[in-house]
Amino acid sequence: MDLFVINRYTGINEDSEIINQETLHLQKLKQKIEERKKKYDFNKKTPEIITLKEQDLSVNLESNKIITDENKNNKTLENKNEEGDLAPVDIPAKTNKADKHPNEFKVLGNTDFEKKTKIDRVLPYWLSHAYSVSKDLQTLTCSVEKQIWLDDTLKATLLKEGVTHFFPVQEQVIPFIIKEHKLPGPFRPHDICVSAPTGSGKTLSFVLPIIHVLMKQLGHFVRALVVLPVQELAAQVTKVFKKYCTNTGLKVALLSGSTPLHKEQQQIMRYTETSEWICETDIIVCTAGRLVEHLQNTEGFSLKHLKFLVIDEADRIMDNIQNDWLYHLDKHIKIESEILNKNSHLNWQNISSQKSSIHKLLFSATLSPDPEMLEQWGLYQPKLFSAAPINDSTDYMIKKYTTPDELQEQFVVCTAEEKPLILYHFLCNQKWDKTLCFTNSSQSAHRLKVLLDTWGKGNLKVAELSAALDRTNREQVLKKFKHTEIDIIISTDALARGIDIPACNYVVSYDPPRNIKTYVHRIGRTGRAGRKGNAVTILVHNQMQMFKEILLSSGKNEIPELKVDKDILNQLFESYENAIRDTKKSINDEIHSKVKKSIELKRAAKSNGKPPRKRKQNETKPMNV
Ligand SMILES: Nc1ncnc2c1ncn2[C@@H]1O[C@H](COP(=O)(O)OP(=O)(O)OP(=O)(O)O)[C@@H](O)[C@H]1O
Repeated sequence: MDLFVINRYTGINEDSEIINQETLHLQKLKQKIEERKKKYDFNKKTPEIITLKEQDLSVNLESNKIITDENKNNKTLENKNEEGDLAPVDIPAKTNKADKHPNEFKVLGNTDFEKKTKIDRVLPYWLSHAYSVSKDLQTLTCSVEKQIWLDDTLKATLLKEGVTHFFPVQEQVIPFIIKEHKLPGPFRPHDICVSAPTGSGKTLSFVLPIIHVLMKQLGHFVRALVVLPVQELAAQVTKVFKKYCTNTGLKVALLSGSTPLHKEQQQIMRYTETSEWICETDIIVCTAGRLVEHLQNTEGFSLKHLKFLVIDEADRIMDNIQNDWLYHLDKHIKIESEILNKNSHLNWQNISSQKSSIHKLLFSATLSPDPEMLEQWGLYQPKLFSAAPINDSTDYMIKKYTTPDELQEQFVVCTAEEKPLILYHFLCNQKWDKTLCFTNSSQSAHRLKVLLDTWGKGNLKVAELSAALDRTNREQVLKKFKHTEIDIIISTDALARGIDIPACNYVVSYDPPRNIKTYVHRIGRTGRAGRKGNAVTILVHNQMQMFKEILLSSGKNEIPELKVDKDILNQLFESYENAIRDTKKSINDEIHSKVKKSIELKRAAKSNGKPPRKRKQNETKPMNV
């Protein structure tokens, strides 16, 4: 009968059973701790012997005692033990690895912590051996007229535009691209990545060679596609292309969403009885999102004759994956090339007659030499042109991005209340003109604009530039700034990248930048094309550390501090208080009129039987001052 035990409910208190289980569990835990302690004590003794054997001794001359490094460590461990019991468990014991795992086999289930050995980063050869690009825009030696590799029509346009010498990046990149397209037969041109400072002339580095190569052969195909992250940049690059396409017979189209889709379709495609759909343009400049719309909706739109694919501001485009554009583009190109290469046998004649592959050109002032990021572009035997070359031996974080030599960077430290006073002091007392001021949101840009307007009482010409404004208005603002009709533009980071604002003298970061890339692009709106520029970042005391880290992450040494006399700020305080009162009032008035308008619209929609209009994402919301 002893073999069979039947457990029955005996009416014993359930609580006591739980308590029994808990005690059992506690005992087990205590046992485990004891075992670990023993193990730890053993491990502690072993290295002591080893250390002594290795004669790693240091002599304390004063006390004439011999202290080993290990003894020192034990002392600290003992101290820790006094403070808490966890020390033996938490602190990994220093053991001789060879003794524990003689053959370096991993013992399954072993919970011992082992520090992984640090692996040295090895960059792909093309990244660690970049072509070095000079930043010096003051001593230009490459005269446009003397260059035999460039078409005369282009030279004439360059000279007409006042470009007499090439900038270093142009001097290296333009002939390289042209040469790659002279390669015979099945040889493919090397794809390229260009990382050069802001305002160093990267745009002409791809515009000129593309026109030079394409103008030799005209046809009804899209042969160059330039992708940019935002509408403004796309419009800017289109302007440059159009200028340099004069007298070449090439046509350029902008597809950025600034005009309705059907209008863009009419602009690029034409239906003919004989050839069905034909393309009216050779070069397309587009935003990534709009490109996908055309790939999916535009009848006859084909990229099967594409020779060049340019990605400007490549790092930004990858950060912001608009409509998964790279996937759609890749898919489209693959399908087209499959159709084209159908039935071709692998022989010399077929290989030679095959359409050459797309030449990819990537540009940015902040192109990270990150192999994983660059991998997704599927570059063919790429070459890197960089103003901040890196190699394996140096930390890859150092000297990641460079800024123009003509740019002077400074920072001001103040309290949050002093920020507007400092900006006003720069503008009114120091007479800073052509200033671009960055804030971190369109709301604070608007508040600051209203404040400066009220405070300046018409003496300061202030404008605001943010995503809340439509493109025509933004262009108007930039035009006025160019013609000195506006002294200061308050902007969000929407305008930080790529925009070429002529003769901008000062950049003020009213709110500090969030990362190094934003910082580099913001300050890069001044000090362009060899002109002098000043960039000042206003920091509240607790933002100092973050800003220093941002600078360090790009290998920048400390930048000088700009001191502003407190007495000067105190003198401005009274007028500031009056201005802030008026600002609050006018912003509240704005909010009320907007609310009133939206109520009226809702009522009108209701009476018409239509659903009320939804507020657009970028439409201004009520603000607190
Ligand atoms: N060789 C040259 N000589 C004189 N001016 C030039 C030359 N090349 C370019 N520029 C001018 O320099 C300015 C900056 O050029 P661009 O916009 O191409 O710079 P970028 O390197 O693309 O800058 P970002 O990185 O900010 O986009 C433009 O106004 C352009 O007209």
